[in-house]
Formats: sequence, structure tokens, C-alpha cells
Amino acid sequence: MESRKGNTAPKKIAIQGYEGCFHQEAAQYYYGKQVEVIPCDSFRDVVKVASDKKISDGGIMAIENTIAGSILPNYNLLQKSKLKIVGEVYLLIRQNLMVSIGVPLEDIKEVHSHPMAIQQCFKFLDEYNWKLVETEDTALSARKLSKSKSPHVAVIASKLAAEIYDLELIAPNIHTLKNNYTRFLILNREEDVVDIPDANKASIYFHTDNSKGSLAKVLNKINEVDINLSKLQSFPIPGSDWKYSFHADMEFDSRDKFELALDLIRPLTEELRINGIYRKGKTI
Ligand SMILES: O=C(O)C(=O)C[C@]1(C(=O)O)C=C[C@@H](O)C=C1
Repeated sequence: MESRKGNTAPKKIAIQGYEGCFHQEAAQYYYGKQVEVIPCDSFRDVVKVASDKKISDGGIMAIENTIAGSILPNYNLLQKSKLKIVGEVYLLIRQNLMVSIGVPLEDIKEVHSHPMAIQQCFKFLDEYNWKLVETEDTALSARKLSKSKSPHVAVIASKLAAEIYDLELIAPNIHTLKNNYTRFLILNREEDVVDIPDANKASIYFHTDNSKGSLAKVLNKINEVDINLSKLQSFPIPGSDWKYSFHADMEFDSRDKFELALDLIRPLTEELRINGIYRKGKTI
């Protein structure tokens, strides 16, 4: 299921950020414009709210970006939660520098934004001697600036945020690479997950006994059944003296191949968990 646009009742979806943030854009793409987003200050809060069926129908969480890389703590949050990945969205991110109306570039002393947004603009920011201030969210930073009207603060956020909060876009498209994409995961509670018949992607978590060649054996089996390993992320297992666990994303053209891969790698792993079976996301 790529998109749930057209479904009747608007979904209540936990997102990281506020009106005008990139998570909202991802939510509107996946669930349709009528989606009711529940703004959260942190990814931890997204997981908490998304896990609570009295408050929400799930959540959306950024997981990686083509410039700034993986958001590693989010893999851990996912691992500890009972949430499953049911979809994904790849969103083109355009970062812009904005100020209170009339503030010239020379007067800027500080730039406020989400750490991932700041990281996406280092090439531009390195040309100035501004203090970089990490905040909860791009759009919230814009909202705060619209209230404080500080003549020394600039914000990195979307064009939409500049419009909503009536800020002046002083430098557009300041992200380091044109192809600046963020991948967002669509998360549902385990009990609400329905089987997606045309699923062609899965995310798994596993660790081996850490013996020589144990990871290579797992990867060889995945290759043998003609599955494309689209991402492999390692993490230290806390308290294990430098042993590692792995999160793998796999793309396949038949569900049978994926099930076969699981059967083949299960005996080679000490723990194997399926974090989600879903349709590969579109790039928008
Ligand atoms: O601050 C926002 O607008 C967000 O939606 C967060 C976030 C992220 O977590 O990566 C989303 C997309 C961009 O990569 C920058 C920031």
C-alpha cells in the first residue's frame, strides 16, 4: 500500500515537528491532505504517541537523509518499540534561510534549526561565522522567530514555513546537494498491521554469534535467493563489549523469495526480528 489517500476517516498521525515541517509534508503525501497530525517535540515522543491507541493511529519518523546520513537513535527507538514499518516516503527536501522581514544577511548572528536540517546545509553555513543553534524542529524555529522578531536570528526551514510564519526568505535552496532526500518511515502498532499483498520490501533486525564470517554467511544467503540488500546498518549491542547487531532493508520481487531468505538465515542468526513488510516508497 503506497498511499492511503481516499480512505474515509482522517488518520491521527504523530509526527516530529509542527505546522510547516517536513514530517507534515510526508504525512500529507502518504495519508492525504486531510490527515490530522499530532505534533511532537522529539522522536521519542513520536514513538510514545504513535504507540498509544487512545491518542493516535500511528506515526511517521525520518530515518535517513542523503546528505546527513542515518538518524541512528531512531533505529534504537524503533527496536525498543512495538511499532512496525508499514510504508515509507522519500521526500525531496529544500532548505532555505529565512529572517524577520527586512533583516539583512550582515545582521545575522545565529541560525536556528533541527540538527538534520543544519547538517544538510554545512557547505553554505561554513562560509559564515554564525552560531548554530539546534532546535526541536525547522518549523517551530520559524514560528518562534515570527514571535520574537529577533534582528539577529535566521532559521533554516521550508518555503512553506516562511509563508506560514511570514518570514523573509533571504537565501533559498541552501542544502549542500540538489538531491537532498529524506526517507520517512510510516509506523503502525503491531496489532493494527494488515498484510500488504503486493509488498516488495522488508526491514529486519538480527545479530549473529559474532564468529568469523558469520555476517558474510547471512549476506550470502540473501544474495543466493536474489534479494537486493538495499541497506545494512550496524549498531553496538549495549553491554556486549563491541558486538554488533544489524538492521537490513531488503527489496524483492516475490514474497516467497523473502520467506525463503528468512528460512535460510534464521539458523545463522541468534536473534531475528521482522520490523516491517511493506511497499517500497516513491520519491516525491
Ligand atoms: O524539522 C523538520 O521539519 C522535520 O520534519 C525533521 C527533519 C528530520 O528529522 O530529518 C525532517 C526532514 C529534514 O531532513 C530535516 C528535518
